[in-house]
Amino acid sequence: MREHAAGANHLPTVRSGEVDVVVVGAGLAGLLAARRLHQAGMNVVVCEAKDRLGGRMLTTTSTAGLPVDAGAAWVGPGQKAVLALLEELGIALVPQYDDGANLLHMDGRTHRYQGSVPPVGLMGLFDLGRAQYALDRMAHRLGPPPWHGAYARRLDAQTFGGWMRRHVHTHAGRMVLEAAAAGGFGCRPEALSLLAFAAHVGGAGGLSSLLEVSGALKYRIAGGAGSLTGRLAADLDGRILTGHPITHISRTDHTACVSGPGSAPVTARHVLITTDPATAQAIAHDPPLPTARADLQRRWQMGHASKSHLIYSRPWWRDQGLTGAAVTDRGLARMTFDVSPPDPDAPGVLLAFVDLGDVDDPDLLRPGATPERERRVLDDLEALFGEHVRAPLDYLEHDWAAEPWQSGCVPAPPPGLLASHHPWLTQPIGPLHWAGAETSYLWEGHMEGAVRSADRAVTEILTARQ
Ligand SMILES: Cc1cc2nc3c(=O)[nH]c(=O)nc-3n(C[C@H](O)[C@H](O)[C@H](O)COP(=O)(O)OP(=O)(O)OC[C@H]3O[C@@H](n4cnc5c(N)ncnc54)[C@H](O)[C@@H]3O)c2cc1C
Repeated sequence: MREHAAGANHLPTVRSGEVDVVVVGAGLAGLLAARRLHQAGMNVVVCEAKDRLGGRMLTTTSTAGLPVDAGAAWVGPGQKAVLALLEELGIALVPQYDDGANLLHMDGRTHRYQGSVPPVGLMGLFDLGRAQYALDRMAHRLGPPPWHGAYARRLDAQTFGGWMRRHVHTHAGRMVLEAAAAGGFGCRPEALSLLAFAAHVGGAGGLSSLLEVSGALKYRIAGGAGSLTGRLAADLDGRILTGHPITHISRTDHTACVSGPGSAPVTARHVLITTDPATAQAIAHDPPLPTARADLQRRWQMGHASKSHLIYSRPWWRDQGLTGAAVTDRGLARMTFDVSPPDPDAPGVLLAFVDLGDVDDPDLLRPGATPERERRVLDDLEALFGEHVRAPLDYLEHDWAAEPWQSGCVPAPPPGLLASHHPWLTQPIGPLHWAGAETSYLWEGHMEGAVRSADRAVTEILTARQ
């Protein structure tokens, strides 16, 4: 077991083996919940399985020293809880660069366009408009919570892919909605519950908020998303144990004892588990969890989105009047964005979302296949931006599929699970409580969902203490 550098010598309460709350997981939800509980006077310890903090908020550094977000990056104006937290901590936002033309590559041709309406022809626009209207109406009829009720059950009996086959008739319409599913869920539409997609649209305030830069992609966190989790951790002064996986929890009605390989058991009045439901499967419970909660964990799916960052001496695409945002119907790299630092003299950073769920060559999925993936990404981007892309100073990718203690990037619930099992996402079981981005019905799977889930779970624990 290693203690996180911040305050590594101050763990008297943990050594005595008893605390008020053990938080499992030092991602955004776990760190924020621990902060709030600590502020409320509770004796808290956070157990994190990995040797690093932050979970899916991971800012790495390029060889030129640039911070690059391998995980979460964007927040938007509708995400009030995370924006309030950033303000509370004095962390600034960087507006997403959006000056110029976007690119659309479809049916072998590349088109430039301004604004948010892609040049997909009249039929394509009509088809997309109709699909957007139908999805927005569907979302409007749901909840809160959106997973509850007869209409939710009807939607949950279908996949998003099945609905698209019946209601979206043009290649352009399918391409845009597939990009929304890949970006929001990291999975193929055929694997995704229609209810999950509609609830996601509703939580975001409409489909356009998910697709447009003025919506969920409006800002990035200055210094990278890791500066948020890093700041929360610094304030927790020695209460975080990294390299400390929890693999066993035994509980009575009023206390729980958590333990893991090679570490002393810790007893707590409350245990807050903040991993996604699929990752929570790795924890054995005594007595066993209720069947429905165990079933939820066993069947839960997480999608995979992989990000490749290409670093250049400057953002040369801006000289060509381009925003750096592009979407294409072919290849491995299906969507790009300019994520350069705000300083106009800083290097240029182009981000490509890589669709590893849809590869033609399974060899590309090998952990050591980075050079092959880089070559394919460069080929794809050359078709969009020209030969300038060929000579990046640096290429960075993070393989989330190989990340330990993480089942994927974003929630991708299959059909037939959410409508029947959603109460068990949050239902306390004796001293056990649940948080994490997947448990929020607004902006689930996002930083906003993680923050909301932490606030909900903290209220639950503080209320139970009264
Ligand atoms: C590639 C990618 C891009 C994304 N883009 C965005 C974006 O632009 N905007 C946005 O809002 N969101 C985005 N997200 C989603 C966002 O990162 C997550 O919703 C959020 O960070 C989840 O926080 P969390 O605390 O709920 O979970 P996590 O970050 O998953 O934290 C859970 C923690 O629990 C630990 N853990 C697991 N099992 C155990 C165990 N048994 N014992 C102890 N510890 C354990 C894990 O190691 C992890 O640190 C993205 C995610 C990825 C991966």
